[in-house]
Amino acid sequence: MTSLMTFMKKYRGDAIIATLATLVIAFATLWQPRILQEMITAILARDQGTVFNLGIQLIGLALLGIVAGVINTIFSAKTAQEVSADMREKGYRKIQTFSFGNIEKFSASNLVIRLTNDINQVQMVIMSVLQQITRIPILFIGAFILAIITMPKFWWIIVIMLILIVAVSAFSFTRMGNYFEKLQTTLENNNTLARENLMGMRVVKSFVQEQNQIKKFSKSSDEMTDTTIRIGNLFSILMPAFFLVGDLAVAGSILLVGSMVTTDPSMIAAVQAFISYLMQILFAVVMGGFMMTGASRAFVSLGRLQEIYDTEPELTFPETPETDLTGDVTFEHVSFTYPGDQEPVLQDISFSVKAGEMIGIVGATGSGKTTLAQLIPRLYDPDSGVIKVGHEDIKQVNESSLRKTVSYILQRSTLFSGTISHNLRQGKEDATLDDMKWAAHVAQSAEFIEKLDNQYDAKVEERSANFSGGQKQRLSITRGVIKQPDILIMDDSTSALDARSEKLVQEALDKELNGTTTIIIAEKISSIIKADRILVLDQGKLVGMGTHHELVRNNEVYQEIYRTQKALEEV
Ligand SMILES: Nc1ncnc2c1ncn2[C@@H]1O[C@H](COP(=O)(O)OP(=O)(O)OP(=O)(O)O)[C@@H](O)[C@H]1O
Repeated sequence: MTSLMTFMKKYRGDAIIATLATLVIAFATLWQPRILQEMITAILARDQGTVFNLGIQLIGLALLGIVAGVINTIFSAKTAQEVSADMREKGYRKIQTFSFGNIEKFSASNLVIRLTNDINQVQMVIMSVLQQITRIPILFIGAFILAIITMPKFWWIIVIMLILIVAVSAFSFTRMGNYFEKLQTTLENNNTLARENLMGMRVVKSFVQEQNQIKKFSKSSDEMTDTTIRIGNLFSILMPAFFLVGDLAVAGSILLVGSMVTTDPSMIAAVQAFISYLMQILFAVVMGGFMMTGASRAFVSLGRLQEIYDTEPELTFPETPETDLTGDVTFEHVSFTYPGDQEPVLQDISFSVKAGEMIGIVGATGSGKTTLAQLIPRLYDPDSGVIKVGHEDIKQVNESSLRKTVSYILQRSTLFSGTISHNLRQGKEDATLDDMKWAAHVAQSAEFIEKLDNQYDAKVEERSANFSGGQKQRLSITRGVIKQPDILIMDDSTSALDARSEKLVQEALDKELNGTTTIIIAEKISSIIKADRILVLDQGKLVGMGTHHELVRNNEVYQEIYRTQKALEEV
């Protein structure tokens, strides 16, 4: 709640205008039955002049209500939109500071839902609160007082009506709140399933998983339908129940007043005003109930957003001055466990790499190669030990110095929708066309980029669907080399390239990025056979280090990998 108030503060002017407009609406609504009552009395007394005057007042009041309504809607909508845009932006900014660990804890799709659906909930409630917040209590209290002033003897009709309405509301709105909560959960489920299915469509189709996916989605969708129907059913009972209570009160009043009208005709005017006030009381209670239900949903959403705002990034960089780092890398007794896991993935790793060396990393699947590589650009911090880049502890270096020095080309190439140049400029913000051409030449992507209609301005579609696996990898390498980093980490990033292209990339890297330390994680020994040194990982431990020839002679794990791969090649 405090956080909502903080967001609202900036737009208090708009919120105050919206609230003042609701005061005018409440006044216009409350005053209308009063004028009508006086009009009916004047009609009964055949006082044409007063009838005309009151008629003008009635029209004026209606116009005032309309103008206030328009002003209120404009300013409520504006405030709600502005506040939710700020909330979304703050959430987005915060997520940008998150470490991998933070994001894994929430999960990506959960964060998307928080930034979209939850913010929509809050937006809707801000809008309805600004439209109703002052109107409801004023209408309720005002109509209550005016009804009693109009027909003091019938106060007990109002009390009975209120007891009945509160009973119906308490029953329905608590149930509705539960259903809305359930709806939110099923909606999240549905979104996750749809997202997973669409993103993994190729897998779904190639493993003929369509029916299974449909079954899974239908189950979740049926649950959502069921909850929505229950909410609908509740609504279909709720509204008539409210009207029944209102009609009973109206019928009761007319019945009781009927005998009085013959002796005092002005009672007709009074009873119509009394009935209008009863309706206004009914309206205020019903709207209040709806607002509370919406507010309780929004509070849950607000809490979920607050969790994002309150999450401290697990990993922060010091605000130290820019440092020029060299390509030397040192690991000193480094151990690492993934957040939430018990077993360490890397254990007591120590090695040193000199600037300009080419280092290969091999090991079985799951031996910790990617994990080790991710520690160099500080995507995670180790549990213990020290990692140095350019002889500096990376925990003491600011983010931009480290990012400038290290380029990490991921195992799975991720490109962003936009253009090729837009993607390459993520590697170097001020890259010129010549820089792009140079990098594309190194990464062997120039040959296909320059055949495209718009070349470096060619479109990259969502999830880079318009490029082949090998092209995506080459574009990722282009983005990685464009800033001419001192350390280039290639995490199995040539796996989709044919042997010839892979060789050409390596030769170009060797020639064009001569002083750069290159760390290549490879499944195939052939990819790193020429490395100055190869690190051999086995179940998170560094079990060997040396050239290919040394390791083939004296390292059992390496020999095993080499033998298996050779045998496969011969087959
Ligand atoms: N984000 C993560 N959270 C928890 N555990 C993880 C995470 N990423 C990897 N692991 C675990 O850490 C271990 C090492 O994984 P890593 O990806 O570093 O291995 P790898 O040698 O690169 O494997 P591959 O050759 O298959 O890419 C594996 O057991 C894996 O299950």
